Amino acid sequence: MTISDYISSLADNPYFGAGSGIFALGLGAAMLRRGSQGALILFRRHFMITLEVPCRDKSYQWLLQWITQKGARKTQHLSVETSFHQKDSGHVQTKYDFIPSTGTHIMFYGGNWIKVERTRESHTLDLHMGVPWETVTLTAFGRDKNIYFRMLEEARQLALKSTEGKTIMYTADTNDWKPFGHPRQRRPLSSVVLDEGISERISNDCKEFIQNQKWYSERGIPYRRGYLLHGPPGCGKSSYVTALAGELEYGICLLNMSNRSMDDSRLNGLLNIAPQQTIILLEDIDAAFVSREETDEQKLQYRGLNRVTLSGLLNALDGVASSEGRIVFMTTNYLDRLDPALIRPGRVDLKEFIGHCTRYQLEQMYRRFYDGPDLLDFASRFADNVLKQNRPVSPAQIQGYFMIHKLSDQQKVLDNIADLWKN
Ligand SMILES: Nc1ncnc2c1ncn2[C@@H]1O[C@H](COP(=O)(O)OP(=O)(O)OP(=O)(O)O)[C@@H](O)[C@H]1O
Repeated sequence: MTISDYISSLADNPYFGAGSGIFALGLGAAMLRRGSQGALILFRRHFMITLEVPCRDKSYQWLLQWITQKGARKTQHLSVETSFHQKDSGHVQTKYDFIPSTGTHIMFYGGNWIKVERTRESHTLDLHMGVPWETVTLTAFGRDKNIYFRMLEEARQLALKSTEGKTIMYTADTNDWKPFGHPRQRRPLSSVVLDEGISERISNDCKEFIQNQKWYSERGIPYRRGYLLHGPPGCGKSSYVTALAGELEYGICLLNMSNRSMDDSRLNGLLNIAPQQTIILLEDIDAAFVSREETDEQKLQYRGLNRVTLSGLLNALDGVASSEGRIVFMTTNYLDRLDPALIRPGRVDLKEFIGHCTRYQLEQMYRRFYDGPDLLDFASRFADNVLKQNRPVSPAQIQGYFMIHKLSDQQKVLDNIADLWKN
């Protein structure tokens, strides 16, 4: 019996006969489905172009913002990203950014309809960021991949524009740097009033360093420069570095060294991957290690938590280099607590004391804050009155006092100077 005889005998069988029609229909449908799937795959392969952007890629956030602003603006499916921005005055502003939510969106760009699919894999984590793995897939008709180059470039430009004139602050997030809040409005360098000549000394040194890459490479010297600002709290160490970063058009990678979860390898990794064109700011550098002054109770409290060792910090600093030049600022309130090895040239090339207000600073701060015909005279009398008290005063205290008296008569500002030391 041949196979066809066998099949026709099966069809004659009353039990199989009824099912064979359905089977044939099912088979036909399956083949059609297969065929149409194949045709779709062929069509996609030859007439559509797809771009997949994973969340690890630098352009991911730019692209989402760009899609929201330019393309799928009218989409009904948005998700929100809330961020906080703290001003120097301490006022906290909340900002909501809407971006396309997970799902499918359609947008029109460059004469082409584009399908935007944002997917999130709830079971896969991006280990660097600790967030669910996400991908944006763009699908467009045609074979011209330039559409995606143009799109990514526009997204980059848009992102750059939103940070124009602003300083991006990065903080450490596990093993990576993450922008912290929204880019901050640049603070003019002149608004941080240091004693005469200090600001110019530091900023000129930095600028000279940035312009002298060739000098370093010709001599085989690692292209980096270290600065140490030391002095009492509230005298402008952090504010100065932030303002300087703005002046140089650099970002800031901020690490507070009193953070107990930092250890040698994490510190080393972070310093090595700091984004280009940023100043690395290591705050409270003395607090990095187990301090001699720590009470037994504190030592017990921190036991088991990772700590940075002096040799770990020295290694991390020595390893820091970048073709674009690496600038490291360290701050401390206690210079005497630092090991001489940490502040030797090569690790710290310029050391400046940022102290309590001098006459120069008192007058300058007064003149920046108030106005009027007798300003110079008032500024000088204000400085006299403060210095007469023979008590150290920080610029932060002066700033606070001026804020209280921002609308006061200037004579009143001079008469109430004792208030500077209240609280
Ligand atoms: N020299 C200064 N000129 C103008 N404002 C200043 C100056 N110093 C401090 N301030 C103001 O005082 C506040 C605190 O300053 P900042 O945090 O920069 O001080 P700091 O020296 O870094 O203190 P700490 O050692 O506690 O970190 C800021 O709001 C800043 O604007």
